[in-house]
Amino acid sequence: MVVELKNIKKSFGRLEVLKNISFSLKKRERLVLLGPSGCGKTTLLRIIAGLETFEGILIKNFKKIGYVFQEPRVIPWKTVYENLKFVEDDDKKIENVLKSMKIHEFKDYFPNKLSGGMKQRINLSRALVTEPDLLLLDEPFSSLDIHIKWNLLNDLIKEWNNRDLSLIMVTHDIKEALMLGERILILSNRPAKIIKEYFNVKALSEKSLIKEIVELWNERR
Ligand SMILES: Nc1ncnc2c1ncn2[C@@H]1O[C@H](COP(=O)(O)OP(=O)(O)OP(=O)(O)O)[C@@H](O)[C@H]1O
Repeated sequence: MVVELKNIKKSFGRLEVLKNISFSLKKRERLVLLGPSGCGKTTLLRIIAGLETFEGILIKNFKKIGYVFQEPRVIPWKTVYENLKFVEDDDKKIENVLKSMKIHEFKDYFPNKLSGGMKQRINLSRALVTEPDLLLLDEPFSSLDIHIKWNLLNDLIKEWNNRDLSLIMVTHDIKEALMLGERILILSNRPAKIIKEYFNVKALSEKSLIKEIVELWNERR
């Protein structure tokens, strides 16, 4: 087990955000938490990353976290290469990840010269270059066009194949969840709780899954 949550609860003042969240992540698993906007997904990731207080039990069995934010948090006055150098000194590791994430040819560019998809490639590379064993992804692809999203997710899965990496992505995007997840947990509207679990995601039909999830979110408003 890489991480285990038992009855995690979180409120901001009187606003109840998370209600008894329990799940665990296996080693090398790709888990997606799929929930509607504003249900508490970022809060949950921040709790796992140790950035937020909470009630309940969190068992951490990982060494290093990589965190990819919703918006590309690149440093604008540093080049692509310098953005990675900021977190990792080993040039060989930087070269390798820039190549595998397909931004090597842009390594001397400043981020503002690059598209949103390319900026997210920098973000992902920066998270991966430090060789985390747990990668947390906070809807990093939600604003991207479907073909860019598809290519990026596929490159991420290739990276995952070559690394000792477990990952948790939170998203409200059903397609994105289906592309990346091996297992999907469905969160309710706020306060978020787990209302359904899908194993063996590949065997599911996208259309029926979308219908089922939308019905779940509608009935629990
Ligand atoms: N530090 C904070 N103080 C007060 N309220 C907060 C704080 N952080 C988040 N919230 C509130 O908690 C709720 C859940 O926020 P969170 O960002 O976790 O949801 P989310 O599912 O990630 O949303 P989105 O899909 O829009 O990114 C929101 O109503 C938000 O306004």
